[in-house]
Amino acid sequence: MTILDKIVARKREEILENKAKTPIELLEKSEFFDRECYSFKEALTNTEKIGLIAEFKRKSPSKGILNADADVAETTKGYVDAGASVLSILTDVDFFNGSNENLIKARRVNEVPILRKDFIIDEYQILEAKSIGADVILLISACLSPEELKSLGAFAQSLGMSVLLEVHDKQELLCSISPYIDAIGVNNRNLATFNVDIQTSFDLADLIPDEFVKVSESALSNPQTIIDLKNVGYRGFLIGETFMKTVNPAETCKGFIESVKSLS
Ligand SMILES: O=C(O)c1ccccc1NCC(=O)[C@H](O)[C@H](O)COP(=O)(O)O
Repeated sequence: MTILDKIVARKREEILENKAKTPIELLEKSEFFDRECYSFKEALTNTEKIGLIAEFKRKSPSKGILNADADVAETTKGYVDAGASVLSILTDVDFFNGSNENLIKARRVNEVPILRKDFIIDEYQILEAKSIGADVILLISACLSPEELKSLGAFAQSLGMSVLLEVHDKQELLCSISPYIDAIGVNNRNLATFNVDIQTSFDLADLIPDEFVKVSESALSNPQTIIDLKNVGYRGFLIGETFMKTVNPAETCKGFIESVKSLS
């Protein structure tokens, strides 16, 4: 059983628990449910910014605890003040020490798109994402069939949300493309083995149709890599660990953005 299998198995239990605790009617009454979502595509194609998706991630299955202390509101506001285009908030509790509350706290103090970073396998989680103030959901090709990807993507778009499809090889990419996604993220981390290889993003760049915003995800720590990825068409860069493993993630993010700008 891979870590992804374990996460998805736990997710199925968690969804049943959450449906019993908070039925859909209650999600729909949330203060955030009817708000208009910020556009993911617009945020990432704004040429005044570098296209950073800055992640709030306390812990990961591959690295353990990254940052137990950072304050979510302060850190995410710091990311945005530093020039991040989008925020990514881990909401998975068991494997990443994330929470829906963290996303709500980030929503209250920021006016940029927020990605609910979780393992979405059920429409209920998309309604939950909308109810906590997220604008974007992630659909991971490795845990969904092509039919599930289409129906979940269409459901999210029907709520006005954006969809980021995540792939990590050519086969996943080719069988997952549909009109129900807005952006395609290439994950440089193999979720089964934890191996990271930035070459994955370079290898898949030309295979991603131009109508989708290209996003490179994971293991990004060198400002020059962002420039190199921009040169092959990437417009979004998802970074968590590089910032969160430091004492002041927002300050590290600021320095990173300045370095990328100085190379541009
Ligand atoms: O980060 C992990 O160890 C991990 C393990 C299993 C499934 C997903 C995992 N991470 C989720 C992500 O995709 C990353 O949080 C995101 O791309 C940022 O990556 P990084 O900059 O390397 O923290």
